[in-house]
Amino acid sequence: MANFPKDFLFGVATSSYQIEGAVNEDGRTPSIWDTFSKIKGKTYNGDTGDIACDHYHRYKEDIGILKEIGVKAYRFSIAWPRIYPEKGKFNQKGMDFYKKLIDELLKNNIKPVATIYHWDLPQWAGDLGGWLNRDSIYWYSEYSQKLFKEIGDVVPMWITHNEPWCASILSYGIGEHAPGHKDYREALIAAHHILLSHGEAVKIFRDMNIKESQIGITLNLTPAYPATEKEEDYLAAKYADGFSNRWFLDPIFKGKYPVDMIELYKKEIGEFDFIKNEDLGIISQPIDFLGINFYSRSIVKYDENSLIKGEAVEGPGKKTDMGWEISPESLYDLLKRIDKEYTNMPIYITENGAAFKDIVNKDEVHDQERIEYVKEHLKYAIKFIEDGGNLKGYFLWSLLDNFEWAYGYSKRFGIVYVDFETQKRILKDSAIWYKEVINKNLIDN
Ligand SMILES: OC[C@@H]1[C@@H](O)[C@H](O)[C@@H](O)c2[nH]c(CCc3ccccc3)c[n+]21
Repeated sequence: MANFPKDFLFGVATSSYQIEGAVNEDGRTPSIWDTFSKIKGKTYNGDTGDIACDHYHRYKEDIGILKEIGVKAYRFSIAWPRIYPEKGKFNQKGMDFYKKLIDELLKNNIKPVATIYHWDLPQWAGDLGGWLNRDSIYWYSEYSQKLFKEIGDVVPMWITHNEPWCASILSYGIGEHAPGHKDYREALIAAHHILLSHGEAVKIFRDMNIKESQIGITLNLTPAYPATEKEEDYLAAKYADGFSNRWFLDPIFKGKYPVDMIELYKKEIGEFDFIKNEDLGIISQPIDFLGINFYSRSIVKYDENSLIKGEAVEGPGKKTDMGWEISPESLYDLLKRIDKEYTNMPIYITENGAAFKDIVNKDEVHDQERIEYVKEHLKYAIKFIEDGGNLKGYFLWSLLDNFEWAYGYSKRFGIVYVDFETQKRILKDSAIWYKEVINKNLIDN
């Protein structure tokens, strides 16, 4: 048996484009994901977020489920295209949806944790170059300042960005996510502007002196391990760590980009002329907490031909339906490393969870694999806390089965099953198990 600290913050997480639907309602205009998901071949089966979990209309029912499970906090994201459907034009109706959502959460004694940006950039911004345009920091500043003014006093935890790595490298470099570009110079420019917009929003947040509220950022961090003891594989792991982790951790916590990665990238992308003198000082504004999204680790072997001198090899552990290796001990390694090399400010695991093939049987879903996945990760979370680690909370991804980006509706991460034909919700065994963990504040072995 392993106990959590008394005030440990148990939550679940979702994001706007993945659950809301209602893409043309109350003044919302398209995001780059509305556009991208309609391009043939970009998403599984041509799936889009047009309807998703219809959460825009069913939010009261879904908050009722949060209450039933007993979560202390709910991490959701705000759809920028509802708030500013056109450049410079605020949409009160869009804002009113989130005010109603937050009121309903507070009525149920659930702490709202708002992510300002979870990838659904308004298409009007995309048309102006998106994150490649340095003006994006002004568009984002206007957006975040308005949110702080409208709901700053009722949202105790703000997350500026969800996973800058995905919003830049995966989206402008690898091309798997919107807008689907494949240009590494673009990817690093986008990453820089996203980080800069984070710093500007923190400055605005501080200047507004919002009481009883904290601000941070969520990074997806993937510990990288060498495939063998060969020196070249250790080098490959170092570069993989720079590619996934240090490129974002270092600017935020050390006020500089990692030199080894700058040297590596310079050959491919040329001069870093998009970095202005004052930028790193803005990016490294002190924050109140770090959000970490952890799912798996990477194992790499040296590869002369790859940009980062390495290629991933399959791990020995069991896999989830995403093909990601289940490696809970890597979460412990990661947390210890962050604590030792970067910060001992409060950390929240803002996403952790797994997709498995769920089968409905007489209105029940026996997802034992998902229970095991979460249980093992929570055990290592407790181990870190028992070492004195400043881990303050855990948000399970996700509340509902939802639109899994390029995988559409083919991958189910929810602890609540969604029948997308009928929009019926069914609590999986994992939801019942999580309810018990929260209620008892401990993990049974
Ligand atoms: O893939 C599951 C979840 C997504 O549904 C969330 O929107 C996103 O925040 C999120 N991040 C990660 C880890 C990084 C990653 C994302 C997408 C594809 C590959 C890796 C996993 N997830």
